[in-house]
Amino acid sequence: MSFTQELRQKADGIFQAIFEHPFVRGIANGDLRKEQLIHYVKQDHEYLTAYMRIYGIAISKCSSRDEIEMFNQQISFILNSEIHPHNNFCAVAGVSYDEMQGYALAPGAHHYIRHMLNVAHEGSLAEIMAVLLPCPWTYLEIGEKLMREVQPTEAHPFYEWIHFYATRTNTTAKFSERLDKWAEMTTELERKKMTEHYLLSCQLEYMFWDMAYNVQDWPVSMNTAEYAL
Ligand SMILES: Cc1ncc(CO)c(N)n1
Repeated sequence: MSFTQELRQKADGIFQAIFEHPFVRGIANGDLRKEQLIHYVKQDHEYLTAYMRIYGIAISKCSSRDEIEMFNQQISFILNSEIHPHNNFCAVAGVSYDEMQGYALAPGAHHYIRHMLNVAHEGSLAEIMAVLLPCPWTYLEIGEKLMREVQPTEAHPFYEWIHFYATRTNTTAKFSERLDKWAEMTTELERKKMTEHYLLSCQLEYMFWDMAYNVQDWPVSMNTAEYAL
């Protein structure tokens, strides 16, 4: 079994919990509330911006143009393509995407972003790939599962979202291929760290859905427009 297949197996309990999460079930059933969709888009817009910054840090640690090219493609993908699923949620919620941008992070998004940034600053390129991998991987499997289960037609409110992620095979495959090569060459200690980063990102994926579903905010309210945490 390859290193990434082992990671996937270790995280299976978390993947199953994500598939059963009420927000993911809400995408399947098309019955999410407007404020849940809005909260998700606001937080995910900031999350994906942070994700690109982490690609930037990863690029600073690359040793070949091939590696730089892989991250470059991924940055373009976020900028030019991953706006479509956000637009799908905005259309259903009846809001404009432009107005969903620039909000302060809620605790769940804050926690996840800080985890990735910490690994990005302190870890190796392989560790960064491990912390980033649950993002494309969990969404790919959610998309594939909902596609099989719901078989959405264009009349389904989240048809575009489901199609988008069900066909996003490339990122997970490319990242896994690289990571498997690096994992073979590295030490047991490094593989242990990669496993920890990956599993924690899976947990934080679950918590991100929870944050959106519960429209989570800080326990004591403050003017979030003024204080970008
Ligand atoms: C939190 C989160 N995880 C994964 C993805 C998929 O790219 C996303 N857009 N947001």
